[in-house]
Amino acid sequence: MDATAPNPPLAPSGGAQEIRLEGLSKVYADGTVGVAELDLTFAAGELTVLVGPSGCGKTTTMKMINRIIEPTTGRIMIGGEDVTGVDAVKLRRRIGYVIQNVGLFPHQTIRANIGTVPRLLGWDRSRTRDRVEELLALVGLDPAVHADRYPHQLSGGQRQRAGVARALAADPPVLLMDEPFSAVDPVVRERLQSEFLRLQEQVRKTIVFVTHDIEEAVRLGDRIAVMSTGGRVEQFASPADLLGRPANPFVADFVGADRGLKRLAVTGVDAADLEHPPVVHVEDGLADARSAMQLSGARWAVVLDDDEALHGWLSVERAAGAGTVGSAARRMEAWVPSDASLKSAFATMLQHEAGWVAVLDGDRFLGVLTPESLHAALRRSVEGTVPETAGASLV
Ligand SMILES: Nc1ncnc2c1ncn2[C@@H]1O[C@H](COP(=O)(O)OP(=O)(O)OP(=O)(O)O)[C@@H](O)[C@H]1O
Repeated sequence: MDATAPNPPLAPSGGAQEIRLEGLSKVYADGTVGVAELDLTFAAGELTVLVGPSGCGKTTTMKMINRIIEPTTGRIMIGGEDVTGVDAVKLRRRIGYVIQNVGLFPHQTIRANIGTVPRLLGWDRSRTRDRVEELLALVGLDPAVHADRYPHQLSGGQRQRAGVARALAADPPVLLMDEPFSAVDPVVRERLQSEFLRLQEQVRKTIVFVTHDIEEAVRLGDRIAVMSTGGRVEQFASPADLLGRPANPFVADFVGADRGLKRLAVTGVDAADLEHPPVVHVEDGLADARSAMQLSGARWAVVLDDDEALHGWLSVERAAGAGTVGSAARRMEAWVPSDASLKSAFATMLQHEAGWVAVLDGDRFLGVLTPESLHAALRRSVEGTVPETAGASLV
């Protein structure tokens, strides 16, 4: 190995690069068609998930990208460069790879594991050392505690984090992840997924992520490709589109009968969906609050404090008599930020056993969501594409 070779051209600045598969096929020696004539583009800086039933060709597709499996026909373009014929070993140093059970070298420390590719690329010791410590911190491991341990001295979740750190070590433009979180229990998995989403916000790699778990796909993916036998792409869409507008019965069946519920998680609160009950202030007199409610025919009003922050609510019943709104209002802390998902709005409503939830932009009150407006919001997100009569089956 030539440690003095310059860094390959694919990873000039570690920025993300588009991956394009053109007519990519794999026919195995026994004649099995793993993938047939696949055309697919993974946008730079996006996380694309490949999902589909067992044996549909997800892993074959992914392993053709780093040429662990050599394609039978077709081309692989990374950042506009045809990499179908380049040296596969060198190519792999420019592509991060995370697999189930991590694949860390058991007899090497975590530090040595993470430093593998930088060493192969000829980085000097201090640069590698700095990079390893930076990455450990990035994935939530304490370098002082974990760097010099061996893989068996870490928990499953910690090993998985170390695997992600190793894949990111040389700042590759592309990251391939094959069921990376499926070996850990569901609680740890969810935490790793959240951490990984945060990490991707920072590093913005082009990621191809294989899973058989549609929940995971919806949670992590910017785009999702649902595949069927032979690597056929049945639909390639954002999570919201996939759940809201399955292209055919195969996709509808794969995403599940509860796709309406799943859509709650991927549909954001929209200002147009908010309801606007009367708004009164803690300092106002109850008489004024009564007339505000009467005027709009409402049974309750939102109560804000002097700074326009949410204070609570006031029912018509409690608004009787004299005094200030503040003396009769009930406190209410069910609120979500304006960039929340409908799922978190719904969860907040349930958690507070409330019939509504306030939507705030910073401290500013924007309006409320009720079960009715939430339902309408879900329907509106697929409006125009679903027959009127099918609407009832959406949630
Ligand atoms: N080395 C091989 N020789 C022959 N056939 C193979 C080989 N590897 C995979 N296949 C076949 O190719 C098809 C696609 O396999 P692949 O592993 O890509 O599927 P997958 O979607 O990743 O499945 P899973 O979700 O079960 O991991 C399957 O029919 C599989 O049996």
